[in-house]
Amino acid sequence: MNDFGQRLSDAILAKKTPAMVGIDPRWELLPEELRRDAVAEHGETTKAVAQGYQVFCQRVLDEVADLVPVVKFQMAFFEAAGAEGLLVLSQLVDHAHDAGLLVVLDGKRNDIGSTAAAYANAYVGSIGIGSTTLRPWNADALTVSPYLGTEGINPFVESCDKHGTGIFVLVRTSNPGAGAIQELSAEGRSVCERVADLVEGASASLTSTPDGYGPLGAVVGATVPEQLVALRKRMPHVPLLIPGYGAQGGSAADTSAGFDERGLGAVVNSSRAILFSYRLKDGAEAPWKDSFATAARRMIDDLATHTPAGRLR
Ligand SMILES: O=c1ccn([C@@H]2O[C@H](COP(=O)(O)O)[C@@H](O)[C@H]2O)c(=O)[nH]1
Repeated sequence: MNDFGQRLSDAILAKKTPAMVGIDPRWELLPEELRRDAVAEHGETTKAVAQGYQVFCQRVLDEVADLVPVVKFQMAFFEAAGAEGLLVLSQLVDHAHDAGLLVVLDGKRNDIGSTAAAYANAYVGSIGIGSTTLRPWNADALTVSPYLGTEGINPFVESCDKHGTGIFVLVRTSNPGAGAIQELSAEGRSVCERVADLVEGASASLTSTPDGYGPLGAVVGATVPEQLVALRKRMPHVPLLIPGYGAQGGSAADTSAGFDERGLGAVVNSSRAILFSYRLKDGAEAPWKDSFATAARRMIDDLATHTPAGRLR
């Protein structure tokens, strides 16, 4: 039995919040002292960037680990620091797990079936070397693009089933241009509705846990609250990952329809608004230590006040 949906619900219940902290480090926004130290040690290299990310993100994880159930690493920023960046990402995944956090890797992966299987093995599954089974990235869940259709998604479902892990399929993303493709309609259903039906069917068939949510989740943006209402109804067995809160303009109230009456069924991500709240509007820097916990607490209170997540308390 794949209990990822239940593990997510249990983690939300344990921390009494559906807040997800997004780990999206950006070199130019790191605290000046961290950048100075990293360049002093490694020069102007990707190694310096990776070291800055390691120190910064480790501090973020340590500050928020007792507050939130789950973190989401945006792989793009680590990939941008080359091989050193990926090494740091892998160490941070372990650090997050050691701190008791669930880990979602935001890689938006997919390909033809046989290659999708390699992605699935890498991120939410395993590879075998002789008699040893290795979990290369050891994520609890991965974001997945649905663009290649069902045979691109099935390998992830198989890996998730074997390892008790999950995926979040992009159903209706938060970016302004998303509607131009995801809301195109044919034969009475939009693209995002078709993807939603696919995810709901597969997740429902794998759901046998008391909370009612299966291992296959969906990404639906806080920036499209009307679609969120409709897609939540369309996918009753699907845990939602809701980005777009905070820096992209989505409010807590905009995420409200994502939750069930218990305050379960969704996690709400915030990346920049938590990581860079010490950056003042004029570009100056306020003290950065403890700013992550302060910003996370603000988000947690906001969600508790304006959504059914308040019932978790
Ligand atoms: O539809 C989507 C899917 C993924 N994202 C990712 O979430 C974070 C959002 O960051 P903020 O700083 O809170 O805006 C980022 O990693 C995106 O790549 C998304 O925004 N929308």
